[in-house]
Amino acid sequence: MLPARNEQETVGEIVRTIRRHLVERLPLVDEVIVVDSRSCDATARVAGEAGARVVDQDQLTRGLPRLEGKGDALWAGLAAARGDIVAFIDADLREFQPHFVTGLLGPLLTDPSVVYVKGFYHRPLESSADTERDGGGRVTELMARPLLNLCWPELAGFVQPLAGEYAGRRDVLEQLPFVSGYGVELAMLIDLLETVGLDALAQVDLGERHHRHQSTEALGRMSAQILYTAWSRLHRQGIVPDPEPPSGALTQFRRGGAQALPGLDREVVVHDVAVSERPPLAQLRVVS
Ligand SMILES: O=c1ccn([C@@H]2O[C@H](COP(=O)(O)OP(=O)(O)O[C@H]3O[C@H](CO)[C@@H](O)[C@H](O)[C@H]3O)[C@@H](O)[C@H]2O)c(=O)[nH]1
Ligand SMILES: O=C(O)[C@H](O)COP(=O)(O)O
Repeated sequence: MLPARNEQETVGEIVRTIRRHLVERLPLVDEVIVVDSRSCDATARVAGEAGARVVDQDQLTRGLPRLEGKGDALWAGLAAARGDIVAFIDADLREFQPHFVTGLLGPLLTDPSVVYVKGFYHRPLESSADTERDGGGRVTELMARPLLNLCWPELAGFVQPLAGEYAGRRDVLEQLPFVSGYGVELAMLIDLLETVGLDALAQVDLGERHHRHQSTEALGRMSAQILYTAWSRLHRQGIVPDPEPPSGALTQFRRGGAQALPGLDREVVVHDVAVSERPPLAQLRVVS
């Protein structure tokens, strides 16, 4: 399953590669789902033409409170998926190879004690000027890894804790709440640690990963969502006793712009980075 928001440049090639190698040549993958996550571009059409089953985040969550971002797209996609094992692949990957899927599925198909597999890789930081070989994964290196080492040291062995490529047994994934936005991967690791234990979690080396880099400002908002998620888990574990959730307002300062403050040459930009969560799908099925 590929969550996709405005990924018309890359989603088609990923879907075609998976279909060519793992549906047509080798019948390993039963369905390739692209969750269209409120795209404004041709993502849905491109994915459909490449052979994906395209589902719409808003259609799947119709009648429920509107939540934002990737985590909600994944929850909707999981509800739509029919397989016993679900693999998640980001739709902005470049130079995508089928071993990203087979690598994630391998431990789940060969070892019944494994319930979840996380990918890891080298992450170059690529710009038009140059490439820093292992400079990518800036949120991971500057925020998520230090946070995990501090608060959840059992998870410190994950090489890429925020990786967007992972796979799990559906019955286990359906037991997990899904945090909205970019909090979803951190919450999933913490929740899996609590529900199935570290020995049921595996990681595989997928080589090298290339993707579309976001601006530092956007990564600041991503980091804030992940920190907000961490607060929710620390609160649930009783480590943070404060009953009130923190403010979700993140203040950033942007150079120039029509609203620039005189003498400061910056405008103040406030974003709401609070995350929310969808309940475990298994609970919804019981209720309905
Ligand atoms: O509202 C959204 C935002 C993103 N996406 C998709 O989610 C994937 C990953 O999003 P991206 O913005 O490319 O995230 P990264 O900058 O790559 O962030 C990294 O860190 C995030 C936080 O853990 C993870 O969610 C990502 O998978 C991981 O690659 C892409 O296919 C997006 O199109 C959605 O479906 N809906
Ligand atoms: O996983 C991360 O840390 C973020 O996606 C940022 O990745 P980048 O530094 O490779 O853009």
